[in-house]
Amino acid sequence: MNLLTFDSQQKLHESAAGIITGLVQTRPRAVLGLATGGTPVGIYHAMVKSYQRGLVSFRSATTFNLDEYVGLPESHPESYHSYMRNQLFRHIDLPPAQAHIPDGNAADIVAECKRYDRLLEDAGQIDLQLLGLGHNGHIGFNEPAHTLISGTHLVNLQEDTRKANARFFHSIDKVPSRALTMGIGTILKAKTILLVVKGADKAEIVHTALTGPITTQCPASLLQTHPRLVVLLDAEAARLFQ
Ligand SMILES: N[C@@H]1[C@@H](O)[C@H](O)[C@@H](COP(=O)(O)O)O[C@@H]1O
Repeated sequence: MNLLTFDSQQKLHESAAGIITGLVQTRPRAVLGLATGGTPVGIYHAMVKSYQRGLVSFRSATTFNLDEYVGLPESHPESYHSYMRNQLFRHIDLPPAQAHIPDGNAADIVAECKRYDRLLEDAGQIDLQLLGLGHNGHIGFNEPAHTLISGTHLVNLQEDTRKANARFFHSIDKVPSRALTMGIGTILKAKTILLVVKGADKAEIVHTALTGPITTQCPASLLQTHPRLVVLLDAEAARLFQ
């Protein structure tokens, strides 16, 4: 594991964006695994800046998002489709047909999970998977559980996860209770994993996940088994590593 701590948010965002755009510069057909939530916003902003300066092109890249809410229209401002469009996709030259996000409104959820896994398989290995971290140790929407699922699947979101994401909605009642997520097996198959964690409220969980027991009760702890894990932390999240 390669763990780096940053004393400024800007440096953290630029460093994460630099890792991603550096990969795309050397490997234009890179397959990127992308995340949502508050954490990657500054990273996407820095990637857009690099693109606008002509330093990188995404026209041959392919992207796969980790997850999407179930039952939220794609056009809803808090759907992950809207998030990705607004934070990244509409500002860069990635062809829409090469940007994949699970369809949380599919009539047949099982078929949708299979379709997404087939697309992932056809694309080959994900070159770099960007990850944030949930307060309960979730990655993507893989919540703590007795068993974890390898491929794309439907999850019931835990109350804590819904509460954490309520800040993006008008109230907790509006936060969907289900989501589709890429499975742990797919995440762990990525060549490189870039885990980004920010804020004092994540200091304990990131420390537990990366130094504590490997357990399905903390899905991020499985990242300890990955041969190429890069962890970027801000000073607050890194507090317990000193
Ligand atoms: N499904 C997403 C995850 O992909 C994200 O990494 C995590 C942390 O989010 P944030 O960065 O907003 O703290 O929770 C969300 O619910």
